[in-house]
Amino acid sequence: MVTWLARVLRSFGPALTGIGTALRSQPNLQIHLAATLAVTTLGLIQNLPTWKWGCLGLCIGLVWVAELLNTALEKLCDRITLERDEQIRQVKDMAAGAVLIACAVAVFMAFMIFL
Ligand SMILES: Nc1ncnc2c1ncn2[C@@H]1O[C@H](COP(=O)(O)OP(=O)(O)OP(=O)(O)O)[C@@H](O)[C@H]1O
Repeated sequence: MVTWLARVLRSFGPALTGIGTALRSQPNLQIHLAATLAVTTLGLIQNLPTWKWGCLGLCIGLVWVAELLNTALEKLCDRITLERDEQIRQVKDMAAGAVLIACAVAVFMAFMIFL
């Protein structure tokens, strides 16, 4: 049990390092961090009910997950080739599309929650 718990906790290290690396190198993620702090502060000021906090948390998580996976895919693509490549273009465009959808849902939900 203790060994299992230690292994689970140890796996958090690389995950947190990955988030930190992405945060330092990606201006988009820095914008997401600022937006996360802004809506959380607004939520505290408006004293949101629990269900709205749940919606807000899901939206924030959705955007962060999409952006982190997009960043990871971009890095992987650039490792494969920096030459113009149609397949790479499609992969990067699809990943960017996922971020766009996540952000659109988050903005829509923010309007629903705060207005
Ligand atoms: N190797 C490539 N071959 C073909 N098209 C590419 C290639 N690399 C990038 N692109 C095109 O340029 C777009 C931007 O790619 P890039 O890697 O510069 O991402 P980015 O704009 O820096 O994204 P982010 O702002 O999330 O870091 C891609 O969506 C794709 O359409």
